[in-house]
Amino acid sequence: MTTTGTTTGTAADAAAATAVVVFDRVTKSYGDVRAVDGLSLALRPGETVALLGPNGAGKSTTLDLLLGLKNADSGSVTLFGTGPREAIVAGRVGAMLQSGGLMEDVTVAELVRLACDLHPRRYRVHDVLARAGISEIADRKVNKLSGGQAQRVRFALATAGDSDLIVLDEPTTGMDVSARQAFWATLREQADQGRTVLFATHYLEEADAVADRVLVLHRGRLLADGTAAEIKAKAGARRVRFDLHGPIDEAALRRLPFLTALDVSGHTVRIQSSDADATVHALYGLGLYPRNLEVAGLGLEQAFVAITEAEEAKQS
Ligand SMILES: Nc1ncnc2c1ncn2[C@@H]1O[C@H](COP(=O)(O)OP(=O)(O)OP(=O)(O)O)[C@@H](O)[C@H]1O
Repeated sequence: MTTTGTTTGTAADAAAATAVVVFDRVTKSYGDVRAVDGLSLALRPGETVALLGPNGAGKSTTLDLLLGLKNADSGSVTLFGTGPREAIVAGRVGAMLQSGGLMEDVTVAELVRLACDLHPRRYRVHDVLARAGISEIADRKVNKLSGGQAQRVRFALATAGDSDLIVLDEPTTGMDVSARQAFWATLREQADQGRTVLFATHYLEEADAVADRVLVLHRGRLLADGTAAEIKAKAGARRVRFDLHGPIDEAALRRLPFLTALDVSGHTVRIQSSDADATVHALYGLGLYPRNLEVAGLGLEQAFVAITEAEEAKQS
């Protein structure tokens, strides 16, 4: 049924009604800098979503808008069908922010107890400490923690109660390898219990390993949205590596069809191509005989670079 100016009963409405988070044409500027530019997206229940983007892409601003820490200039942000503040007061959201200062002159256990006491659906302090892997430092003063330990305390504060949505801004910054692995294992448990998780990161291998869905932001706009496999496919390129005997004519190689990158090192040639079959076919057409030929897809990191660089090139 359609009424003047609004459409009701559409699949999009149904999706919005069940969505955990809805951004509808959200814009936020700081002076001349448009940090978030007409962003629309919906997060579905139970998804683990990675938010990627180069420095300054608008990731932190997006999370701040989602958490009601900043107000949009235009557009709307809805969490569980209400405004961010209502959702947070109802205990539906746990958040771990990049730079959030921790109260200093208290112990880890005291700080975690405070977070538990404030949560409408609180967990036991003992369990929260254990889950975040900080039981052993429970009696330590917060101002004596290492960077990685402070990150774990922030994670404990984000999971002090039974929230439906967990939001994390660059959560593993400062953690060593084993702390990182433990962190993602714990987060996976949280997701497996049906929670929605949204995290911003610069570690693309983490996004590849953990996320069901990847959002790529660039200059405040959504450049790509899909599974890691879909993002890699969107980048559309494959890596081709082979050896050539005899002198290598780089200029001829550069003219190969569908070539997007070329690197020659000794006898080894590495190229990226948006149609590897056609590029390799053309190699033979030049009378070249590539040896040890390998063709592989792009990793998420290379796909991310390819997508964001292509966008930069379009805009310049
Ligand atoms: N308080 C502020 N005042 C002015 N400009 C700001 C402010 N906060 C962010 N910006 C600008 O807005 C843009 C988006 O910043 P934001 O911190 O959201 O990006 P980001 O993707 O989180 O970056 P990073 O990966 O470096 O953390 C940047 O150009 C930044 O310089």
